[in-house]
Parts: sequence; structure tokens; C-alpha cells
Amino acid sequence: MSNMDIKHYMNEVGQRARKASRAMAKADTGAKNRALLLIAVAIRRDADTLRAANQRDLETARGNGLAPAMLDRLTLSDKAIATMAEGLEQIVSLPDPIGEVSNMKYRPTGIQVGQMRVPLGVIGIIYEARPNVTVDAAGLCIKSGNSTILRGGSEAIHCNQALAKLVKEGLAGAGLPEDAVQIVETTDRAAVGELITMPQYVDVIVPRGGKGLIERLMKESKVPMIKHLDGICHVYIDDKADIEKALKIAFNAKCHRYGTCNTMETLLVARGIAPQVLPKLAELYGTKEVELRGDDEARRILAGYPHLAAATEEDWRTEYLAAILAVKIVEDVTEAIDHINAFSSQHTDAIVTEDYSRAMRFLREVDSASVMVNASTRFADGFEYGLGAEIGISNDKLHARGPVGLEGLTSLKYVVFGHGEVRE
Ligand SMILES: NC(=O)C1=CN([C@@H]2O[C@H](COP(=O)(O)OP(=O)(O)OC[C@H]3O[C@@H](n4cnc5c(N)ncnc54)[C@H](OP(=O)(O)O)[C@@H]3O)[C@@H](O)[C@H]2O)C=CC1
Ligand SMILES: N[C@@H](CCC(=O)OP(=O)(O)O)C(=O)O
Repeated sequence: MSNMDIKHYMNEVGQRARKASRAMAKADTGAKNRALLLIAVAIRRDADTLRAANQRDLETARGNGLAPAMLDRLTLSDKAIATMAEGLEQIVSLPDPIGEVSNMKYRPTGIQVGQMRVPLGVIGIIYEARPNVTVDAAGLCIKSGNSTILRGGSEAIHCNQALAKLVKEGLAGAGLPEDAVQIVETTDRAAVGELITMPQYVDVIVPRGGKGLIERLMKESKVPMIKHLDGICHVYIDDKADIEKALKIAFNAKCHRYGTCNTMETLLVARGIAPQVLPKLAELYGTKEVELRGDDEARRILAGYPHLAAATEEDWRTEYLAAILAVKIVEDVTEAIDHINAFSSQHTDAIVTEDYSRAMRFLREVDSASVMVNASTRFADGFEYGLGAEIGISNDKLHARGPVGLEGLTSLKYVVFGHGEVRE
């Protein structure tokens, strides 16, 4: 497609999305739930077709030398297929937030003022090559009465097309507009440029991605954004930590999945406990051949570890999304908090400690979307927080912070009931 064709194509997509959003805003809960259940049935029924489309994507991605953690993210395993369908069923079981009226109060003038929960309208989502996001995002947008334009990572295009077909089938089966969920059918990034500059059709952009994406969006976007960006997540092991808990948490936060945004990228260890905890952790990381990039002190303690390198300041700012971990020794919780507030991407940070006051200080003073005590950063996730599913994890401060579920895709408008009152 030429740039002119892309402009025209995206304009059409936008118009269709806007029209569909009007129908979705007034769709009843039963129809929305029916659509979600039909999509779940179709996903299970067409699992072979989805696997085949995913194989096509994986072969191209392997040919292009995509990193193992990114291939892991792109892979639609049997478990991932089952989880997508279950995720939709979980969204069905969540209460419909739309139309809920709250905070009704009589004013001295006689009018009654309250708030009604309403959809945002059209949501453009730009996300990585992770096919399950297509279904999670579609499901949440349907239930919250929005329409959505989905621009997934190029490497997942075939799988996303196959999934979009099933989503449309479910919408049509429930009598809802198929255009409520559209995927951008071209991988040309010019389409992203159009998506972020059509405020007449798109109400909110949700970008899920890294620095390149956000730099472009900050320069070009004319649509408000809820930014879901990189995860430079920390675990701080305090000198009052329970060592067994520290080992489990620091291992899980790094090694459960390398390619996700809630994976730990920097480990901070209090000087007083480092000689006891770091060698034991190194044994665990050694089983996965994790490269440790330590400051001078950490390297002295870890001497002999086969995958050891020197950390530079750049490492404190790096999201590896790989089997690499930066390690720094700090004096205490104060230095840990200072380091985190200087280098974290305000996504998710955790402390391991048995000391109540330090835990509370960490919770209050670390300025991140999720702050945890004695738990793995990998828990920062909509399913794990009980939201049913997530659009992603917002590191923005306005509108929605942390895992964004149904409520994050809605807003509140004021509703006023009178009996003929006029203002004096
Ligand atoms: N907070 C959260 O919820 C999430 C955060 N992330 C973060 O995303 C990053 C990793 O994902 P990765 O796939 O590398 O992210 P990228 O930023 O490379 O890609 C994400 C999406 O943005 C598009 N994109 C990237 N750059 C541009 C650009 N300049 N112009 C137009 N479109 C662009 C990509 O398209 P294309 O396919 O063409 O490259 C893709 O669709 C990590 O930093 C991770 O932490 C990821 C998911 C969730
Ligand atoms: N919430 C997700 C991680 C968020 C996410 O989607 O991240 P990414 O793998 O970077 O696309 C999870 O816990 O797996």
C-alpha cells in the first residue's frame, strides 16, 4: 500500500470504529457476554488453524533472528490457546461496569447529582507481537462497551488475522457490529502514524512497547494516551529479609519469563546480607545460565560465578528482556529507594523484608505503579490482581495506573436529575 492508500484505509477503519462504538455503548450485557462466549468457543474449535497461523509467524520470526524471549512471547502454545478462551469466560463473569450510577446526592437546590460509568469510545491499541493480547484486549473492549482498533506487532500478523476473524464471528453471532474490533491489516508503520493522528475517530491510544515507540508517539500523537511502557523492575533484598523468601522471589522475578515487562531487571541487595544471599542466588541463576552484571562489591562476592560481568551506569537503565540481571549492593532501604526512584520505569518494584517499618516506607516512598512486599514482581498482572484480564500495565499516572482492566477502559460522566429547578 502507498502512503496515500494507507491514509485512506486508516480513515475508513476509523470511521467504522466510531460508528461501531455508538452501538457498543448501548449494547446490553447479555449481548456482550454472548459475543465473548462465542469467541471462546470459536478459539477452542479452531485451535489447529490458530496453531498453523502461529507457525507461519514463528518460522518468519526465527528466519529474522528474533530473540528467544521474543519467540516465547510470540508462541501460541496449547496452554496459551486455552488461557485465551478461559480469559474471555472470566470477563463474562465480571460485572458489567457500564451504566452503573454512583454517588447520587441531593443538592440544596433540589437537583440530584451523581455519576454514570460510560465507555471511552474508540480505543487504539499498539502492542507487541504477542497474539494473546489481541484476544484479551478485544474481550475487555467488548465488555466495557468500547470499540477498538488493534495494531499488534508485525511478527504476529497471521495469527492476529486468524484471531480477528473469530472475534468478528462472535460479535456477529451476538448481533453486535463486527467493526467493534478491527485489526490493522498492514504492518506498515505509516498506519500507526495515521492511527495516532485521527482524534476525530480515536478517543484514546494505549501504546504497549519500548522506547522507540514512545519517542514517536510523544512527538506525533494527537490523541490522549494511557502509556504502557518498559518495565525496569527491581527487587530489593533488605538485611532483615527471610533468606528463603528472598531466594524464591529473586529467582522467580528474573527467571519465570524473561520477555515480560514485569520481570526484574535489577537486583539490589543490602550490604549486611549480601555475603549470605548472593552466593546462594548465584547457584540458582547458574542453573539457567543467567548473566550477572554486578558493581565492584557484588562481583567480589560473586567471584567464580561463570557468567559474571561488570555493570556500568547504563545497566541500571536497561530493560534486558533476557537472561541478564544487573546486581548492585546498597547500604540500606534508603539507598534502595533512592536508586529505584532514579532508575525505575515506575512499573513494579518489590522489597523483601521482615521489618514492618521498612516495608511501609518502601510502599510509601517508591513512586511506581505497583509496589510489593515479599512477593515477586511477576505478579503485576491483571489476572493475578483479580481484574479478569488486562489491556496491559500502565506506567502513566493519570486515568489508570498499573494493570488496566475493565474499569480503566471507562470514564465517569455526571448525571443530573431535576424536577424543573433553575439556577438562581
Ligand atoms: N507495560 C506493559 O504493559 C507492556 C510493556 N511492554 C514493553 O514493550 C517492550 C518490548 O516489546 P517490543 O515488541 O520490543 O516493543 P516495540 O516497542 O518494539 O513494539 C511494540 C509495538 O509498537 C510498534 N512500534 C515500535 N516502534 C514503532 C515506531 N517507531 N513507529 C510505529 N510503530 C512502532 C511495533 O511495531 P512493529 O511490529 O512494526 O515493530 C509493535 O506493534 C518492552 O519495553 C516491554 O516492557 C510490552 C508489553 C506490555
Ligand atoms: N501481565 C503480563 C506481562 C505484561 C505483558 O504483556 O508484558 P510483555 O510480555 O512485555 O508483553 C504477564 O504477567 O505475563
